[in-house]
Amino acid sequence: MSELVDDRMTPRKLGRSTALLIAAAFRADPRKALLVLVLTPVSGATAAVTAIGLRLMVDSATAADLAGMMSAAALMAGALVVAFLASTLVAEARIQLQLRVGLVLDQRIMTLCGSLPQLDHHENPAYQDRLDLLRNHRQGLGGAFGIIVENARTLITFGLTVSLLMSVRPELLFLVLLALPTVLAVRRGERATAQAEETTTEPNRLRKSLFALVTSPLSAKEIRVYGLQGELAERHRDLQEQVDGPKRRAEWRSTLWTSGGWTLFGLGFAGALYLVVSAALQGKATPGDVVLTLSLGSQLTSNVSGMITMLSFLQRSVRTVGYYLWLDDHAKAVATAGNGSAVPPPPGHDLVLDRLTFRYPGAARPNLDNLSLRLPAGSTVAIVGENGAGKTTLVKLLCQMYQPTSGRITYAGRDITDYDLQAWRSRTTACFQDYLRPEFLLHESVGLGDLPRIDDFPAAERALDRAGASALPGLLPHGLRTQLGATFPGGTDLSGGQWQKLAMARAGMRAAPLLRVLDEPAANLDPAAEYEIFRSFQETAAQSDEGTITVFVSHRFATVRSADLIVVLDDCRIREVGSHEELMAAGDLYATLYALHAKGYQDQ
Ligand SMILES: Nc1ncnc2c1ncn2[C@@H]1O[C@H](COP(=O)(O)OP(=O)(O)OP(=O)(O)O)[C@@H](O)[C@H]1O
Repeated sequence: MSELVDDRMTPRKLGRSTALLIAAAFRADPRKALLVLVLTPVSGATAAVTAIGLRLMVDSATAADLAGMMSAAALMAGALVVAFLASTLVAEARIQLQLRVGLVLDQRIMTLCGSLPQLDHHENPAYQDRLDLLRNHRQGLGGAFGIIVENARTLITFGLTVSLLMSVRPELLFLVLLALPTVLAVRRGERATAQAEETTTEPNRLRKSLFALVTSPLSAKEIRVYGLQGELAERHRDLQEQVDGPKRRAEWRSTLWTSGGWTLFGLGFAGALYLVVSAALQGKATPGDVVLTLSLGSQLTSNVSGMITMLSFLQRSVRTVGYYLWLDDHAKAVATAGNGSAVPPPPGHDLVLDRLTFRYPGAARPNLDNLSLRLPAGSTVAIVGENGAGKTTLVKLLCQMYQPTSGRITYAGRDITDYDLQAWRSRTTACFQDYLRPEFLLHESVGLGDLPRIDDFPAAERALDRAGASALPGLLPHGLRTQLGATFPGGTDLSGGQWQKLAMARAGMRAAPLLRVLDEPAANLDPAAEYEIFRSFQETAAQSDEGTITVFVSHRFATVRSADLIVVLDDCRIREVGSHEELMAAGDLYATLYALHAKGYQDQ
């Protein structure tokens, strides 16, 4: 992963960012992009034409030249009409373009984030920080094309203004040089503000997560029971101060530098006027030249301030594009890294853990330590163990959410990383503890488990049946077509257990996967319901004769006693492996915990 985004506007970066933004605008709406591109410079040229008309008018009036005055009036009126038309059309086109480009880039960001093949970036604070900056500023990207074109317009106006000023007196070029310190001061201030923001990304992220926590319906109950709102609001205020303090100071410094620059420019403008008026008094310049200098001087002021604003917008856009390009580069780099292109053979082969060791990024010790194990084709494997023993980590590795730190997992004798990752994923199916709650129609929420069959109603019914939820459609107002989710008007929310059953049904959608993972799929259900579901998936595996390996993680020992193989994890290592009978006979951890559970149920 690249280091912190470098905000310096190098020619290469400026070129890459500009090309990306222009391409995004033309992809979003080519006609409006062309309109903005052509008409913006036209409207920029009209200010200079008006100034020329003004000089012509004054000089013609001084010489009592009626025809000259008429031409000057026509020139100024024409420039006014063109300026008005062009700026109205450009403003409208820019608003529409901004929305569309924003959508195009949002979709691209969603695709990039969703396509990162593994999960290790979620453990990386630097990744989270940059993604957060991208999320915060991405709206600005929509308008960045307009800003680039606006910059070009300002430059054209500026160039014309400078040429006209020099046509009055070449020495007036010094006025342009005096504008430079202001531009530099603003650039420096902008960098300082952006750096202040980058260094406070972490407290800013925490602040936002606190806000989300307090406003989320999921936390509403605990916040009330424990009276947490005051404490959380106070923490939010503290973090806000940590975020705002450095930013405020940087903004003040930037304002001071800019004010100094403008003072210098104001003094220069007074000097320029003195120069031209003196020349006019000596007969070396016309009254029209004086009016032209006055008009161009104030135009130069608005030019410079326009350029400054545009430059700081552009700098901000280039910075945001920098975050976007970083995500793009990162996604491309990790998409090709690590995995092979072999096609996994159909179910019917064993999965083998071969001295598998894994350590989460930053973890002091392995979270899976030297695991060796064979999971036979067609078997039902239960993984049990106490909290933190490594059960979920193991199934995440089987699904290739992470790469092993050492050792390997093989399928059909080949390291699973030799297989094409997408092909591997399409042959697996899983229900995780942190399952999705997709607020779609009921049948779609199930059908997501096998996208090509999202509208296959009989398949959704079978999957619901296997997950112990065959009665669910009958309980809902529109059966399988019921809109789920309380956020929709007329939508129906489900209970925790019902959402979990949908997650299990999704895991039952794909036909003949080589691996089916069920990680505590029934934590929200009672033991009897969990047992029924385990038996149902076990029967499916036994009847289908497809060779699917079903891995079931559970804390309830009674549920999994009929599994073909029970793996007891203890402190991130394999403690025991065998059938229920074998493990009971061994009298070790499994037997002890099983007896404890059984006693608990008897007492109840
Ligand atoms: N994303 C993560 N980053 C760092 N460490 C993690 C992460 N997820 C889990 N761990 C650590 O790895 C170890 C194993 O966690 P894991 O979730 O695999 O346990 P588990 O057996 O599934 O526990 P539980 O029964 O509570 O779900 C724990 O010590 C945990 O703190």
